[in-house]
Amino acid sequence: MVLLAGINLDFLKDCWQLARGYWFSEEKWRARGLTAVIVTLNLAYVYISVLFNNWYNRFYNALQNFDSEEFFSAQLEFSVLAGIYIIVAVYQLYLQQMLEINWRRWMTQQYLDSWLAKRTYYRLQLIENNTDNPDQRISEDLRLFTNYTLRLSLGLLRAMVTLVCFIAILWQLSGTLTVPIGGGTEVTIFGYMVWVALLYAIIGTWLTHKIGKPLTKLNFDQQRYEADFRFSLVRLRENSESIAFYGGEAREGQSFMDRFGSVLDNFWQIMKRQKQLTWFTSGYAQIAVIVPLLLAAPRYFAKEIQLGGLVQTSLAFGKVQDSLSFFVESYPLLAEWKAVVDRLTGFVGNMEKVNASTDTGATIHQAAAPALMVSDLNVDLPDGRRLLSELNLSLTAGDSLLVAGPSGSGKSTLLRTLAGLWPYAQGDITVPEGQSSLFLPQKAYLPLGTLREVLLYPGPRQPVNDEDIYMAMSLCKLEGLKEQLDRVEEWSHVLSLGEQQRIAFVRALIHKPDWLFMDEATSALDEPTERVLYKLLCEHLPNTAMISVGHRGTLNSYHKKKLTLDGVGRWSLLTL
Ligand SMILES: Nc1ncnc2c1ncn2[C@@H]1O[C@H](COP(=O)(O)OP(=O)(O)OP(=O)(O)O)[C@@H](O)[C@H]1O
Repeated sequence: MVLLAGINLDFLKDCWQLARGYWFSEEKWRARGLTAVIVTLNLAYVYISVLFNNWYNRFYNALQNFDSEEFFSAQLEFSVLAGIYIIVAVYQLYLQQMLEINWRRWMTQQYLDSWLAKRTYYRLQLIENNTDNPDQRISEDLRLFTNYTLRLSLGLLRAMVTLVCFIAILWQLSGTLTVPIGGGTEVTIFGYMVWVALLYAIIGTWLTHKIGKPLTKLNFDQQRYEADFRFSLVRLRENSESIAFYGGEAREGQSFMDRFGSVLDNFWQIMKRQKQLTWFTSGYAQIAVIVPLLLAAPRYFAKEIQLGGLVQTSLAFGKVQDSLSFFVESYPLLAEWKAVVDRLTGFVGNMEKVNASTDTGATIHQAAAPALMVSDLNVDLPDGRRLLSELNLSLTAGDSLLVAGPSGSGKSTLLRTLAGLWPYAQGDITVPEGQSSLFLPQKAYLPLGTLREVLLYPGPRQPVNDEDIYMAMSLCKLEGLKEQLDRVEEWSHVLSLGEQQRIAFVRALIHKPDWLFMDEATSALDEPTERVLYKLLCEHLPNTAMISVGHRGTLNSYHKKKLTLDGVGRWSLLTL
């Protein structure tokens, strides 16, 4: 059953599934207490609106009767009401925002934990229909989800309660309307203003919906076009050097203007549609001022109600209509809320799928053995094709193995499997207990921060003093950077590829891992520098076992063993 903007029961279930955790978490009493206070403040807000509505009656009657005493007493009542209203308005918003940020903090923490746990962030990319932009789900969608859910649910509560209260008021104020229907018969309509208000609001909201509906899609498209335009600008910044070498400015400029053209075209359509909507809504709002006055006027001139009653009726009519309009005004928000909930549900579903997957990779045991033992290891591609069959291998401290083979034969995938990252593998891997490992890829990951943080990433086993860092930098021919240890930079943009690879060797010298995995870790270096770095590893890390992947023939002389893969399952192991 579709209720509005694609909102149906399944959707509400998904939404509850995403939302409920916080209200049943370790923070549940705080969350529930705050929610109760906010709901109470919302109800108080409606109650004060009712009191204000009554106040208008009293005030205008005092004016009509030239009753100065009543006039001043009404002023006093107004001051008290206004004071309470201000306090309620301030705290209702403040506490709602407090609940929103607490809830978002809790959800963000949960999502980050699940995303980082069991390397889900990595395994997510390997499954089909993988989640696009998990970063956006965690930063943007969680913010929107908490915000929209609170805004819409509290808005709905307030609109419903306001509607009920003011319908009751209008009912009392309306009196009856007697309409002659010919032949001397008359029909008496009780609470006729209520029916007019409902009819007026329903017709108005339906027309607003008809005229404004295309705006939802147009606004959605606008965001997409703006994001595309921004993305193309970011790509120029990220690839500025290559584009400058190619002299690709004209081509880039054309692509910017194409994308910006879509932004402009869509904005014109929004403007046109907005203009039609404004014609309608402003006319509708003006008529809404007169309609209740016109309808109540006969009773006023017949002296059945006083001026206060007339004003009160008109205001109550406005409130009924406002609260009914809530549903249509929330229409675009509902559509966005649905999109956010769908995206988050998809993201959570994919994380659960990854965790429940039976493709868990090779079994890795820790044992009190002196060697890394690989037994009957099969490595496959996600589509089931076999890369490596029945590999058996043993490596001890100080050993060094070079993995070779044509491009695409599965060398990097073997390293992933040994590190426990690749889920499409079967077999046993035994690693010596309590030993550490470090992975040096072709392009080392350089986190944002100071050069010191970059060098020590992801954190050394022992505290490291500056002398040791300087020493490792000098050995890796990076002494030129010693003065910049505390400088914050985007280091992956500043340093050359060869320098970045030497940074990875500094890490290896500082961390002194028991196992060092290197995937083309010297590909950007000249051969003499490569020789220096491998010599350093032999001299300074004599007990570290090395497994390297590389194409260069020069690598043979730095390793004791060579494993060659053919990419369709076969392999051979040689002693060099
Ligand atoms: N995430 C993935 N999804 C699907 N296929 C993948 C994935 N990662 C790697 N592959 C495929 O696995 C095969 C082996 O890739 P791998 O990176 O291990 O090769 P390689 O021998 O290291 O190649 P190169 O020498 O070019 O670096 C390739 O055909 C590659 O396309």
